[in-house]
Amino acid sequence: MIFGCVDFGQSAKFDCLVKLYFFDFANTMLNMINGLIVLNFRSFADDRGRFFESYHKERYLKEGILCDFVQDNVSVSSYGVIRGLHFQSGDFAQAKLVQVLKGRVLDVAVDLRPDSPTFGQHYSVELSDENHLQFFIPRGFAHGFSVLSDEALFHYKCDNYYHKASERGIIYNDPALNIDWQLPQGKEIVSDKDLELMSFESLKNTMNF
Ligand SMILES: Cc1cn([C@H]2C[C@H](O)[C@@H](COP(=O)(O)OP(=O)(O)O[C@H]3O[C@@H](C)C(=O)[C@@H](O)[C@H]3O)O2)c(=O)[nH]c1=O
Repeated sequence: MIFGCVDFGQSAKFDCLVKLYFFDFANTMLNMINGLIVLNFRSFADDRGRFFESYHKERYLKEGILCDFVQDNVSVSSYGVIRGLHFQSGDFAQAKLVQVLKGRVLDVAVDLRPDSPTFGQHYSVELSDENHLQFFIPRGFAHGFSVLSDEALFHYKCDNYYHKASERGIIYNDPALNIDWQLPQGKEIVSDKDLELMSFESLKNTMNF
């Protein structure tokens, strides 16, 4: 349930009209970055299990998520896995609507919009099959998550197709970003590809967003 809109903003560069919401979860109200939306929606439980609508175009458009989603992805990961921090550059930039279908993750978005007052800052939110939160990340952000449960089934919608040549990223443990992935040291499982991602400082110098 969405409690109320407190701010509107429009990013010409990334052409997503965005809103900032108050929720009944205290942590989602802190340090929120303009453009990010955490959606808390209704789940119906009965003897058989649970039901929820995971996407409803008309309603999401009304809430300011003006994206035409063209690709859905699913990843399965075990405890300790960190995927990220990823984004696609230029014309292949992607907005993402992410959620956890099974398990628990810490989801992180880093603001890479050069003109943003929160450029270089990140926002983290726990997404799980218990809280049913969805997280909308507009174009212009790097995205990643860490897996806090034994296994996580992660689902996301993208408003632009995967384009290998446009893949970019920042190393997950970048000292300037200083992200707390909420994993004990040494438990992180990171792909070889992600271990080679550049630092935030190098990315800023390339300006290759
Ligand atoms: C992302 C993606 C990957 N692939 C392929 C490429 C590769 O062989 C295999 C695994 O790809 P990756 O290692 O890049 O998967 P992964 O590390 O899960 O990448 C994802 O991470 C999260 C954090 C994001 O935000 C996503 O946008 C995406 O970058 O799947 C596709 O075919 N389509 C896609 O859209």
